[in-house]
Amino acid sequence: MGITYEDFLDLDYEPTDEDLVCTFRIDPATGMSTEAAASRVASESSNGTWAALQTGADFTDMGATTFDIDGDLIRVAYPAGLFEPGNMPQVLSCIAGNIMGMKAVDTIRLLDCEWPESVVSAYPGPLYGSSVREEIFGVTDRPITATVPKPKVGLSTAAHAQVGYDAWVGGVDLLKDDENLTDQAFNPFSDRLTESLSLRDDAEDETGEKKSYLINVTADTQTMLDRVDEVAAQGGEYVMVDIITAGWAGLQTVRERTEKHGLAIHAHRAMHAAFDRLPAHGVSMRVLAQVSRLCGVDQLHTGTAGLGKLANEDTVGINEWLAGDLHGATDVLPVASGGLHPGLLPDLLDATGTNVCVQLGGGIHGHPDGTRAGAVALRSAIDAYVEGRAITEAAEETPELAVALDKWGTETPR
Ligand SMILES: O=C(O)[C@H](O)COP(=O)(O)O
Ligand SMILES: [Mg+2]
Repeated sequence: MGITYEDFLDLDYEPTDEDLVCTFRIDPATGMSTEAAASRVASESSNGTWAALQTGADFTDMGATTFDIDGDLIRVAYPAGLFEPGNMPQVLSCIAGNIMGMKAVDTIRLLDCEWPESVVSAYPGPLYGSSVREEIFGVTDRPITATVPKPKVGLSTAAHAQVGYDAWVGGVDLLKDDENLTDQAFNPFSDRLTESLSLRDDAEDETGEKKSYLINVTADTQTMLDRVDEVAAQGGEYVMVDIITAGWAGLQTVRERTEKHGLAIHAHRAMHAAFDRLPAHGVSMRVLAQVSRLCGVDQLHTGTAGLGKLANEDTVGINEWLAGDLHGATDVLPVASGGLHPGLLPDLLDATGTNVCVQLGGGIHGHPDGTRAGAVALRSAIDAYVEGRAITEAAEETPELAVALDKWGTETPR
């Protein structure tokens, strides 16, 4: 008698401290019981397959166990030995691999993971996490702010850097590249790095504040490493990586190199919605955020608590997880971005708290009086919130904020 998939269900099993426990929501295929589908999930994601095995050789039992079924929710325990230490692609090939497409389920959603110390300790975690606020900017009491020049691609290097300068002197902390700006002919990476950091220095002299730049290094892994070295050599503090499109292996390699230079990683999550937008299927943003923290990003886009332009999951819950204990791993600074403008800030910060980075693109560059006025409006709104004042009161002293509130009010854009 070989291994059958029923061998992967044991409702009396109690997970050990060494197990990685995953919660899935499943919709079994027509004609398949929840128990059978739940067993197939544990089987296919660990050491089983569709057939009863007759291999007849000795092996180490790396089978996972479905130990809990509660309606359409199932919990699966994976032995730590199933996982190669520090290899995130291999982990995901187990817990979010073939099972996402197998016919035993119509849909399957990886909702959450409980990561044991034995798995977590093989990953670096973030170098700085939310301490970037203090360590880079010397700020403790307010959210840090960022802006993406718009149009998101097509600006010349000089124009892009000038928009950054205007935003910096208007009160923004971070210039950020957009997710699809890397090294195109209209704005080459190296020129953009040099010109932006030069204007960053000017903006620092003018304002007396620390300013920084999130330059997008996303490319094949070797090119990313070269770009990380270049950013360090030119005096940058951060690199930005499109972590989903670049892939976890590339991110892990970049994380090793940034540690050498003491650089922070800003993680853009473009394409996450291919995994998490449809609620019944895929991988939740919560799990993508967990994986990002293990791999060592310092800042991560986690949505706008439903206030901005993008469909969101549980921003607040994800942010709480990113700030919570994970066997001593550093936290991650959440980034709220996508369709924000000054009028939305009080509700946003009420939901997220102030230990965040707030990014406004259109909400700054769409200001009727231009980028610098848009940046002044953002900073004024942030400062007012932290001081416990209404932003409408601050708008009486700061005409740039009054203009922004007049234009956008508190509407949610699409
Ligand atoms: O990459 C981002 O975060 C976006 O470019 C946000 O742009 P927006 O503030 O104009 O929505
Ligand atoms: Mg963008």
